[in-house]
Formats: sequence, C-alpha cells, structure tokens
Amino acid sequence: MEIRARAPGKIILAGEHAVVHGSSAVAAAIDLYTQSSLHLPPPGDGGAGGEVEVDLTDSGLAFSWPCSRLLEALGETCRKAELQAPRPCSPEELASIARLVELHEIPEAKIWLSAGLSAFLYLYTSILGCRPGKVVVSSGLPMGAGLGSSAAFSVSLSGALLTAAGVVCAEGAVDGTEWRLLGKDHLELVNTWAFQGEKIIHGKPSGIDNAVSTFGSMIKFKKGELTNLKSGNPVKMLITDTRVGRNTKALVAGVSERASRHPDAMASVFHAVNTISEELSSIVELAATDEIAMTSKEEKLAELMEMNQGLLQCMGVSHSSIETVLRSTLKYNLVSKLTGAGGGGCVLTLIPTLLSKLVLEKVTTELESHGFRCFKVEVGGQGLQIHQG
Ligand SMILES: Nc1ncnc2c1ncn2[C@@H]1O[C@H](COP(=O)(O)OP(=O)(O)O)[C@@H](O)[C@H]1O
Ligand SMILES: C[C@@](O)(CCOP(=O)(O)O)CC(=O)O
Ligand SMILES: [Mg+2]
Repeated sequence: MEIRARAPGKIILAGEHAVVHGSSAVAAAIDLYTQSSLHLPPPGDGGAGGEVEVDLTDSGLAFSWPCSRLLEALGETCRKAELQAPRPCSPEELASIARLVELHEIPEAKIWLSAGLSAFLYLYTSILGCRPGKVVVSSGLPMGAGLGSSAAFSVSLSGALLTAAGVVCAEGAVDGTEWRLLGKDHLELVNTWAFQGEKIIHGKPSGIDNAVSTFGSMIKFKKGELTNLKSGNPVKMLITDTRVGRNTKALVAGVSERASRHPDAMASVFHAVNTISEELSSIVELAATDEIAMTSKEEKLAELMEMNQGLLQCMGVSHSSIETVLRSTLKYNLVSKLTGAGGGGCVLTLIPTLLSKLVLEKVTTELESHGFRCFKVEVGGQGLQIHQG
C-alpha cells in the first residue's frame, strides 16, 4: 500500500511570535509543499523482524530502526495511542525517542534534523504502533527559513499515517489533479496530531503553522481559534531567503525570556501586534468585497507590515541580513518584513499591482547580488492533500 500526503508551507503576514503570547496573527498557505509517501507491507509481512524507515531525500539521509528495538524502547507508546485524541509526548517518552535518534550518527552540519526525526518517531509509533513501514519525505520548502517546513513536515506525516490507520479518509478531488481533500472533522484530527509534532520541533508553538498547512487558504489565528479570510485578489509577495540559518525553537524561547525580563513593555508590544493583525485582516476582507480600492488596500497593508517589522525588532528577532533586505527594497519604495521566526530566514516584500516588471527585476537583481535567493509564490491555496495508490 502506498499513501502520499502533501502539505503546504506558509507565510505570516502579521503577528509571528506575538501569536505565541495570545495575539492575533494572519497567515496564508503557499504553493510549496512537503510530501510524505508511506509504504506499508501487507499485514503479516515483515513481522517482528521488520523495520521502520524514513528517507529524508532533501538532506540525502535515511534512517531505520528495527521494530523490536522500538518496542523495547517505547513499549507503551508502540501499543498505539488513542487515535481520536492524541496525548502530548511526555518528557520521559521524548527522552526515549531522543535516544533512538542518537543511535544514528547524524553529521554535525545536519544535527538540526534530529528534532524532525524525533517528531517522526513520535507520530509514526503513536499512530501505527511498531508496525514495519517506510516513509519517503521530500520538500520544495527551504528548511529552517521561516516558511513553516516543520509544520508541513508534521502535517504531511500525520495525514499519511492517519489515512493508513483508517481514521481519516480523502473525499473530494482537487480540480484537475490526482490529489484528494479531507473533510473538516478529519482535517481537525490531522491538525491536532500535527500540533504534537510541532511541539517536539518548536518547543512552544502557537499552532498557527500547522493550522494553515492543514486547512490552507488565508487565516486569522488567535489562541487556537481560526477564522478563514476571504481575500478577493490575493496579495502578491516576493520572498527573499537570506540563507541565514536559524532555529525557530531558540528564537521563540528568546522572545519568551525577553518577555519575562520586561513583562509590561513586551505586553505592550504584543498588544500593538494584535491590533496590527486585526486591522490587516479586516483590510483583506474588505478588499474581497471591493469596498476599498486596490491601491489604498496595498498602501495600508504596506504600512502595517512596516509597523510589524519595527515591533519584531523590539522583540529581538531581526538580523543584519534582514535589515539588508529592508534597506534594498526601500530604495524602490517597497516595504518588507521578516516572516516566521526571523533571525535570518525569509523576508516578505509586498509587490503592488502597479509595480513595473522592470523595477521588480531591478530589486531582485540587487537582492541576489547580496547572495540572497528570491522567488514568487501563490498565496492562499489548498491545505493538506492525499493520494492513495
Ligand atoms: N523535510 C524535512 N525533513 C526532515 N526534517 C524536517 C523537514 N522539514 C522540516 N524538518 C524539521 O523542521 C526543522 C525546521 O523547523 P523550524 O526551525 O521551525 O523552521 P521552519 O519551520 O521555518 O522551516 C528542521 O530543522 C527539521 O528538524
Ligand atoms: C515564530 C512563530 O510565530 C512562527 C514560526 O514559524 P517558522 O517555524 O519560522 O516557519 C512561532 C509559532 O507561532 O509557533
Ligand atoms: Mg517551524
């Protein structure tokens, strides 16, 4: 049996970090995906002698664990968790999983993969038990760059595993493709599992990344509550990947530490971000009803993004590479802000509808001359999709 699941990355238009502390944020799915292909031998094949394998094609590394070793290390977990209500991974369980990951010598330069591997082992063994199988993961998303690769990884894995376990199943087809969609209740379940995976990778995630990767579209998110935003003309964004590597878990922890050192000041910053996200989401929705002219919408969005970037600087998550992107785009009167956890990674630049192709080419050339990588994405598309062969 082969089941493929693909889940999109995301951009955050406003509200990253503050969303972890209860503020609103606005995010949208992008058309770059992580795909997990799950191959399961027929029941009875392989048995106790089988292995659980994961092939991480983007990093060129593959890992496997004998099922007997997993059973020995995880015991209880491997007897399959309650599939309708995932329980959080306990510190003891996480430590056992980390020891299983450490059985493999991951090259120092790729040590960041260990968090992803722990999330993989947790999701696989909790959903399928210690049954042999192989998962091949491939992604069009840059990893650790702010575009939600960790969430897309957790959502695609959860989607494939829960489909194999028979607790969710795909229904409607995505027009003109072999991909199928899940119904709302099944998406909710995948999202809950993926959130557990995100917790292992991020430490303290808000849940916005896994929600937008699961449900797709453009959403406003606050304290776990999700509102779909109908945006008439999708906003156009240029994405610049500074190629400066960083780790979301460390950046999120850094903001929390700053908040505990300066609780009142940071509460004001988070409150200001909340107001920006609320205003931004109402502009997006107003634009869908044509009650606001496109240029006026874009001017307002740009100003809100600029203000949000200033507040992200206050939180301590900007970076000299991000500042270089801001300065370069400002020369062309274009506004940018970091997206995701910051500290490097990706920067969004709002592309106004009336911007000439020539200016866009010039700004892209200038950004690339700094060694950055620029690309355009479609915003607000589908979430999780399944293909069962
Ligand atoms: N395709 C993948 N294969 C293996 N691990 C992945 C994959 N995608 C994401 N991860 C895990 O997620 C981590 C990156 O997550 P994070 O720091 O949150 O950045 P982002 O979500 O912005 O890409 C990686 O270090 C890795 O552990
Ligand atoms: C910083 C944060 O708001 C977004 C992190 O996104 P990413 O992992 O950098 O793609 C954290 C979160 O909301 O869980
Ligand atoms: Mg992430």
